[in-house]
Amino acid sequence: MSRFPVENIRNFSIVAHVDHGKSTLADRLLELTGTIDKTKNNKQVLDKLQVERERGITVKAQTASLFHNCEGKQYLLNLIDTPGHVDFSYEVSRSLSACQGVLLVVDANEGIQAQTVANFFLAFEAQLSVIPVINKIDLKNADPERVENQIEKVFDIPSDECIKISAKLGTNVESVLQAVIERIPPPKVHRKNPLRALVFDSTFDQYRGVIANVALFDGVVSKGDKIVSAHTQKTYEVSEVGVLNPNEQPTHKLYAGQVGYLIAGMKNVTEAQIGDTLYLHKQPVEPLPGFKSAKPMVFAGMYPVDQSEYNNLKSAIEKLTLNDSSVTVHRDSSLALGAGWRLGFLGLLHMEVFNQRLEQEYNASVILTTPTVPYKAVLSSSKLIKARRAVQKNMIFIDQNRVMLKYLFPLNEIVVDFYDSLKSLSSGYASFDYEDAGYQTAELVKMDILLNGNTVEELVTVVHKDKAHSIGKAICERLKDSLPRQLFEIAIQAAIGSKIIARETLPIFKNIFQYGGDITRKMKLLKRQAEGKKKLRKIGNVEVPKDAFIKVLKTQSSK
Ligand SMILES: Nc1nc2c(ncn2[C@@H]2O[C@H](COP(=O)(O)OP(=O)(O)OP(=O)(O)O)[C@@H](O)[C@H]2O)c(=O)[nH]1
Repeated sequence: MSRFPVENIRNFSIVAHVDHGKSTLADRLLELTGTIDKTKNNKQVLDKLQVERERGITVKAQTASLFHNCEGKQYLLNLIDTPGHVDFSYEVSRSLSACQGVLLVVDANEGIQAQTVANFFLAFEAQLSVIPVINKIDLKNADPERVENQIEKVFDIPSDECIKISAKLGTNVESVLQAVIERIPPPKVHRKNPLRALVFDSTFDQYRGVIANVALFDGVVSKGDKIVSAHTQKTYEVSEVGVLNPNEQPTHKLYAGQVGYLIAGMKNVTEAQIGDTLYLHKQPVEPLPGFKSAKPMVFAGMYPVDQSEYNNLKSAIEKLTLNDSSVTVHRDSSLALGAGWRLGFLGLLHMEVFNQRLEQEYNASVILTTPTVPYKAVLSSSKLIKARRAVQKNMIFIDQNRVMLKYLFPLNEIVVDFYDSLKSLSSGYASFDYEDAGYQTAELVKMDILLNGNTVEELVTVVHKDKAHSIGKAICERLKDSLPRQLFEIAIQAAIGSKIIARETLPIFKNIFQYGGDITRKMKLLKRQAEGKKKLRKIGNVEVPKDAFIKVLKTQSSK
């Protein structure tokens, strides 16, 4: 790695609105620099997680070091591919701390969208060089000139700085590499100073412990060095350092300005905090500023399906939050579901992806309760809190056909169904981004769901007064569909205080075996029932399968 002096290093990120082609451009850059072989199978190579491949979206920033020859000089280009969806923007802001520039990819047909604007300002505030890349020029409806004008108008970047490419076909992608070398400055670092390394991401490997992704701001780190964590003050011996190419490749040393990974026998997830500074033993340095903590927007309870799995699930959540530090975790307990946690997510998609990753990567089986948003309630005996509608804050015309509107919304309105409604109303044209605007007063009620008169703790929600009836009705209907019939009738009710606002009735179960039938089929059914019982929770005398909660949760998010 010593072959790469600081002036031959470029650290950059690819940012864009969702689906504008970041991962496809990353594939072409990996191919062009010979990092991976050129085959037809290279599709989103940096999207390594199963959930990313299944959903076709990036949820996790990925680093790759590319070695590139240009005009007789060997360059080391560290590329970080980032997610586009608003729920994962925390990944983007952390990745930028390791970069001096960004490729801002904009779809030549769709033009500037909400996340394009949000990502531009993240890069702008971090004082990074921004290279606009207009992608998908091969599309029939592509209008790169219109997009160039938008970029000039909204971001004040001269249109001749835009690079027009087709990442899919590989058209003009060399110009992107050229621009990275010419327009992004090398990192400002000092190799002669003592080591100062920023941990900007980490993952947990069950055999090797914590693998920390580091950006070196000063000094050098070598295999065998003794290092100290500024956060915990614990000392470790470095057992491996290397670059991601895009898979781990040990290098023995990393120098200031370089980005790579480091393994130092950190076994416990609390030992490897994202944002921590690592330095050499007996050579303490001023720690780097680290990161602002992420602000969760959606909260949900998480419980093991089987309480005996509590410790396994605890360790799985800890390991996964190491890789996704934007999730907040607090211990919680529920009468029906036992000990668990209250987790905070950045949005509904983030919640779903976290749940899916727990299941796929850690084989965990969990129950998620209805997502809720935090409220501050002023309890008063006579008056409820006053409601507030969305308030328009401003309106900016991006070009003749596009307008950017800013509104103040109750958070609950947007996490539940706003995004889907906006998409269908605008035939997919409108895009959406949001940020926390603090607490407002609102007319809210606490709604209970009852099964034969007993409250189902995990379905208690706070809803707007005007929506209580429709949400209560929908939950009762879905519970009726997902609960198995039992040996008695079940009244499913939604209530505000003592007032019942919706009701469904689940009729009595009739045993099919009364009417005869084949014995092997009967045994099979009994076995399946016995297995199913393990996944049941009792609320009063009613047996509720864990799945029922998840189904109800889905009703609420689609209402
Ligand atoms: N026609 C055309 N399609 C492209 C081009 N680049 C990407 N695509 C397609 O656009 C879709 C999205 O591409 P991705 O590379 O996954 O986009 P992304 O920005 O990484 O998406 P997220 O990570 O989910 O935000 C895929 O179906 C690509 O095949 C291009 O230059 N031309």
